[in-house]
Amino acid sequence: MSDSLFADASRRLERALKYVSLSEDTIERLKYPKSSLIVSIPVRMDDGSLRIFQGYRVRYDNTRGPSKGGVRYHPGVSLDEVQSLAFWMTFKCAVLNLPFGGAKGGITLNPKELSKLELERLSRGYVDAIADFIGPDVDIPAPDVYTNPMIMGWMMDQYNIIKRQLSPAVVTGKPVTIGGSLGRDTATAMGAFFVVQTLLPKFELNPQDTTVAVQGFGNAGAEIAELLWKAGYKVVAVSDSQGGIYAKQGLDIPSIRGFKDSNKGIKAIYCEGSVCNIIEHEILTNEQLLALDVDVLVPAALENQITEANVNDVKAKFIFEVANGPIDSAADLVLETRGIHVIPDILVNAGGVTVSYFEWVQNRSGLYWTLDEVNQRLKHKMVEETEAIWKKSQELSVSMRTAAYVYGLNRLGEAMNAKGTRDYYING
Ligand SMILES: NC(=O)c1ccc[n+]([C@@H]2O[C@H](COP(=O)([O-])OP(=O)(O)OC[C@H]3O[C@@H](n4cnc5c(N)ncnc54)[C@H](OP(=O)(O)O)[C@@H]3O)[C@@H](O)[C@H]2O)c1
Ligand SMILES: N[C@@H](CCC(=O)O)C(=O)O
Repeated sequence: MSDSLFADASRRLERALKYVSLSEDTIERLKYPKSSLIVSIPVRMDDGSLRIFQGYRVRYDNTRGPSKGGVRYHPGVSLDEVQSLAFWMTFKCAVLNLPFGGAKGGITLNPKELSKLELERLSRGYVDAIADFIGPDVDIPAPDVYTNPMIMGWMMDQYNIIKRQLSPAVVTGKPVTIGGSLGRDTATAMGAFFVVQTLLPKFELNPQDTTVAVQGFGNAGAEIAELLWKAGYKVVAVSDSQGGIYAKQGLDIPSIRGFKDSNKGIKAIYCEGSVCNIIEHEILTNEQLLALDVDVLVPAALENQITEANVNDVKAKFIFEVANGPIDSAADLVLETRGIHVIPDILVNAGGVTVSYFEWVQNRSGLYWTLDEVNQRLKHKMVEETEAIWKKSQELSVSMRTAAYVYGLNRLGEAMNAKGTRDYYING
């Protein structure tokens, strides 16, 4: 892929535009992020030295409500990546009909190299730098790759210290004990599971006859692997950043999670651990996992995993995008031509932000829901929007991705129209 991630992400919009009737003004506004902030974060390291980290927060659009989106800590974080992720958040929130716009944040670093105290100083420093850019009615951060509830707790606390007030709703994905929602930790995977369970029966696929490979074994990947395993799907391969394992007869996901939690990589566990030989298995690279002959492929790690370079190796019949942007736009067209069903990120992984919305609602009302209430509401939303997008894709004879963008575009267009022309910007 020669151009930027954002240019590539925008192509999905262009493909959907011919199926909607939006004004030129609306289309023009949707092509650009509302505002982007680049910050330098000085952090005192444990050895006494000072390191400066680069951080970002992009608010893509706030027409439908305060902007919403996670914060990523990863060496690959750049303005281009954060902007693309904020763009996807805008459409994701519109597709799920949440009263939010889209945003994203990130810091360029490998968090595995920092101590817990260094990470805390970094997270608090990031909030110091973006405090005037966020707020419960303005822009609300949450977890993403290599961030977690502990980091969200620090971020909320730092914001409250700066503003001298208690505002739990400024950040979602917090620990439950300080205002987090029950079910937020499993929400991304649970939402994806409801999408799988709604769509696969339409193709007469039963769990016991369906093989699955999952790339990425973190918050989203490990949980969706376990939910599918529990429902009887044959999860034959899983991987993390170091590589993966494959077993034709299916893997025991809970025991792999147990080993992974003891801080070893999936590959290391299976070739070095004491249970190395309980099942026959093969060690895989991530490239090999993506090319496995399985029914369902679940990319749940990073973007641009399937591109023009490897798209012809893909043999899965269905791809459920739990990660944001795992397929580039050129590969998307090839998959469509080959009849491979791609179920898009802006629908599949929307369970996370949906329960973030529930958390924000609970924080603001002061009334907290049971786990069962959270999951029932999540199921209702995911099934409703999946059915609607499925119907739209059938009506228009387009991919699920284009149908999802059509849905999101219509909701964004309606909201922009309802707010008026905003010509005063032009007239001064
Ligand atoms: N968390 C959410 O609420 C949420 C919601 C919606 C969408 N998402 C999206 O879901 C994806 C995963 O996020 P997450 O929250 O699950 O992150 P996470 O908990 O930090 O887990 C990331 C996983 O991906 C693995 N990984 C990293 N680089 C990889 C590579 N090059 N190849 C294969 N695996 C790799 C990591 O491996 P190691 O364990 O070895 O580090 C880890 O297992 C991201 O695209 C994120 O934007 C997340
Ligand atoms: N980072 C997640 C969750 C965002 C949120 O909960 O605000 C996503 O990509 O959807």
